[in-house]
Amino acid sequence: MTDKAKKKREPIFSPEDRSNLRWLWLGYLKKRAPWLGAVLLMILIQGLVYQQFLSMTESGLRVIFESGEVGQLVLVCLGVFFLFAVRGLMSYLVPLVTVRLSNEAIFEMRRDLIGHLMSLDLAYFERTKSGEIIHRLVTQTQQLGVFFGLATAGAVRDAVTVVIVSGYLIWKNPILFTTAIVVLPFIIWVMNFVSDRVKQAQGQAERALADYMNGIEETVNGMRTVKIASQEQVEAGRLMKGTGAIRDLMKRVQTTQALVMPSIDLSSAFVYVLVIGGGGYMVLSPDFDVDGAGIITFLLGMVMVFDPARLLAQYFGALQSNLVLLDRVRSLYDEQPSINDAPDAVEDFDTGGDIVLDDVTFSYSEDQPLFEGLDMTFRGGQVSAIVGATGSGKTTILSLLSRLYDVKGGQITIGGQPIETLKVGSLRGAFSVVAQDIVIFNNSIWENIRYVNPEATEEDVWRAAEDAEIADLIRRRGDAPVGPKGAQLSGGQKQRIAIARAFLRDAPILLLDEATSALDQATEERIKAALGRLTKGKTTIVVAHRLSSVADADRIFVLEAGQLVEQGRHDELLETAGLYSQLYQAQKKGYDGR
Ligand SMILES: Nc1ncnc2c1ncn2[C@@H]1O[C@H](COP(=O)(O)OP(=O)(O)OP(=O)(O)O)[C@@H](O)[C@H]1O
Repeated sequence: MTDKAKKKREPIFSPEDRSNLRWLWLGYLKKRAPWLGAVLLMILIQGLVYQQFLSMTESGLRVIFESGEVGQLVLVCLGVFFLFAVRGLMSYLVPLVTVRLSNEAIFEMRRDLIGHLMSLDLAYFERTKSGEIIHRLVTQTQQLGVFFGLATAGAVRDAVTVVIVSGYLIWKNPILFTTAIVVLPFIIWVMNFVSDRVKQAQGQAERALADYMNGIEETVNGMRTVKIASQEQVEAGRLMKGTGAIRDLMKRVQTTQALVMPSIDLSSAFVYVLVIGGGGYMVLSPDFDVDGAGIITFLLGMVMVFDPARLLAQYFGALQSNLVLLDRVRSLYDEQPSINDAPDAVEDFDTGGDIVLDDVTFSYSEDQPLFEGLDMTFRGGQVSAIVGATGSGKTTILSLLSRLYDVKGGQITIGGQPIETLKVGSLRGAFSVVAQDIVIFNNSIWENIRYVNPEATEEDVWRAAEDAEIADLIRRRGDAPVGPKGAQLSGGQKQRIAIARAFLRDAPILLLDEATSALDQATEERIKAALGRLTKGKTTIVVAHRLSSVADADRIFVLEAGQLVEQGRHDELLETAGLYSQLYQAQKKGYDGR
């Protein structure tokens, strides 16, 4: 083997595999040890049945060949029948218990994965393909459940049968047995070869499957854009390329796994020839104390060993694929949230106090710094506005306030309290947010509003809906779901749901990110009056492109490429004739010119 080939060879159980199996055992199987013990016991009984069957068969054959008493033969037959009835009962009970255990274990594994997923930072979801997450939570866990449940119980039964029957055969005829197992090194070599190739191909197949699922999700969600741009063929081609890659990889995995069975068949044929030849010679030769019944039973025993051995070998091939799956599932835990409650985090803070950004540094990626030494103060109980060109960092500031991301330098305080010393839940509980990307669930509008405050009374929800000018639509649509991601609603209707949520949540700090950008002017005016009531006494931060909509803010901050270039009241800023004034004049000209 060349050095390169050596390097590429995957061990059958790598240290990661062992660690993953330990994780599976400690987390999900150990607590079920008594039940697993019961399954094992039943499997042992199944193995012993085979051994007893062989022993009885040998006695039965001797009755036939030698003494010839019918009564004894009947006894042997009854015994054999009883043995197989016991094995049959075990064959019923083992899967019954195993399926229950494995489904429970998979339920717990999914529950833990979901819990962990929920704890992860927003940044994780922004860099991970959703198809990968879905694939992990749905397909891979399900497959693992089946494999480590039924398939493994079957494999243990086969292993027990092989060990017990082989033990019996060794005891009966060690010379013949030793002759028979000369094929073992060949089988081990095949297993190594298969394990190596399956592991490599399965890893690639899992990645391809995740990409494929992600592609489906993107295409389905973006169907409006796909259709308008007449890109159906391109999208179909993209998905077909993905599924083609999966087909090729799975073909590679399964073709390799398919090598196992013929190798075992070939080996067994070789062994049968050896046993018939060698065993026949032993019977004929006066040097050995072996009779015909002994050899027939031995041959039967070899058949009984080879069948489970074949299945075991097949299991072994599948094990390699499943070890890859296990690794993929567990790797979700490699991801750790960085935005956590500090050990001494507090719940209470002055939610009405000033919000201060003190010398804040932040970037989404190392090579693209966004804020460096940013200082801002949003006065408690007042309305502040952030304006600036697209991409200047307005939304990012709002995200930093509620710790969707953590600052890289400096600090943010609310009422003098650094936000990282607060419990994340309490901090976020202090905000109502109307964001640009509004998340709407496939439920009724009513339920969508109630989502932010499930405890709210019916009256509260109606009031919020009235304030956000969406109550009429609720009356018209009733309980009808609004389609996936609110596909059956207009942009303005979605925005009004988001505003209704803010009314219903009624938190002390209000963040409005382009909250009314999708509304017509008449609706905007009406909602603004209601928003005016909502913002009374609350710290409000408004992000808006339309400068006329923030003219009455107590303070306006003007951002340019992550830098605070101006701040003041609308009229003050106009007087300074800086960036704000230029933007305002440009917008005014645009509107007047229309
Ligand atoms: N999740 C993210 N990951 C990486 N970069 C991001 C992310 N969100 C925003 N950015 C980048 O950070 C910069 C500031 O984005 P931000 O959304 O804060 O701007 P904005 O002023 O709110 O823009 P707009 O007015 O268009 O909403 C942009 O260059 C953007 O590309």
